[in-house]
Amino acid sequence: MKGMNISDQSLLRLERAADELRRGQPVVVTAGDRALFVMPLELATTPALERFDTMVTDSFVMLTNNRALSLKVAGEDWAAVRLERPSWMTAEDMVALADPTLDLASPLKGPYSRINHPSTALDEAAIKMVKWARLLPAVLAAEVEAAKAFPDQMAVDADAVLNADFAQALALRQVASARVPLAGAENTRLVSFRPTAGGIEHIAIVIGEPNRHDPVLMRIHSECFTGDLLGSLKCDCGEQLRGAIKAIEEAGGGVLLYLAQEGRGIGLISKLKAYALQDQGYDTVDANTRLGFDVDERVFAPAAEMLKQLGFGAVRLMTNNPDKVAGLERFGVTVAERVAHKFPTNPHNEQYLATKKAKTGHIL
Ligand SMILES: Nc1nc2c(ncn2[C@@H]2O[C@H](COP(=O)(O)OP(=O)(O)OP(=O)(O)O)[C@@H](O)[C@H]2O)c(=O)[nH]1
Ligand SMILES: [Zn+2]
Repeated sequence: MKGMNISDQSLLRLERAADELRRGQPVVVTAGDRALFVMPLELATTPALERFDTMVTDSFVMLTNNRALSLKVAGEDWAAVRLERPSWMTAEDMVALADPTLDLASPLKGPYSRINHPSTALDEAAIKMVKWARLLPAVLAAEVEAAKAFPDQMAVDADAVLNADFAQALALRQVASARVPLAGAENTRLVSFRPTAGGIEHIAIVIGEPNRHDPVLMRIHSECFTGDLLGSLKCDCGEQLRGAIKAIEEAGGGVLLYLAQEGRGIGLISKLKAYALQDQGYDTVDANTRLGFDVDERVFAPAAEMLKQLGFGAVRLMTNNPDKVAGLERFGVTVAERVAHKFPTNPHNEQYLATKKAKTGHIL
């Protein structure tokens, strides 16, 4: 598996860099003797820009191809697109460039000129770093020499960033396990997993006493604060969560992995931005891409690793999403069967589910 020998030290630096980015502070991403000095556009402020400009020169803006497409500045199919930073561009303009939910309030300025620069691993790592920090994938950046000292800035290695999902999955360890009787599934145990270097935690919900010989009935459920906790009618998550617990209990046992991958991996705040775009008429897929994200930012390496550590090699996976089957198999889990996991629609989620069927290959 890629990233297997990335050390805890690299992951620790990544988590620290993500913390800096979440505070709007710049970090340095390095690849050999080259480096990028980057800060998240979403958090640009006038004082932050002033400070940025005292530290580096010749800065530019970098977006994902998806965001560039929606701004009509994409050219070739480059993963990251660099734009010139015009002299009139304020911090507010930068935030608006990153965040399409502001389009109506502050119509975009322009024109923007694309820099002729096919994206490199360094560019992709810089974008990945802000995604890792659960921010919109757009940065202000400047090329610097890797040897240049920025004593206050966290530096991370591009390869470590690009392999971080896998490395962090492999670093997951069980840290607590306790009996938590659930309504309708009283013989239930919650097992928590945390990466050794810190970072996002996931929970396995083990119901009954599943045997390790036959494929285990299981569900991978990605966190949905709105659906799971608040009972939002915009999606089917709450019903799928409770439905899975019920089905596993009725089958005599199994596992539900509750993964901290809110909003298909974009985070709660960005998901709410996606919802704001949906209020303007965009569907769940277009909302994600207008924000600059991929349609689905999840990887299922953590799920595969948790199953392995729990002693399950083969599963009967409750899902309507063929990507989840492929995502698990990619990491060595045998999916013996896909078990459909459908629930009746309501007027608020009908369109959401229709889009899943039409655009993301869900079998509904
Ligand atoms: N970005 C984004 N995420 C959403 C939206 N609606 C729901 N989600 C998230 O999508 C995830 C739901 O995924 P799952 O329940 O695993 O569903 P799935 O991948 O569609 O596949 P199934 O296994 O068939 O349910 C949760 O993390 C939700 O927060 C949306 O409109 N935009
Ligand atoms: Zn949901």
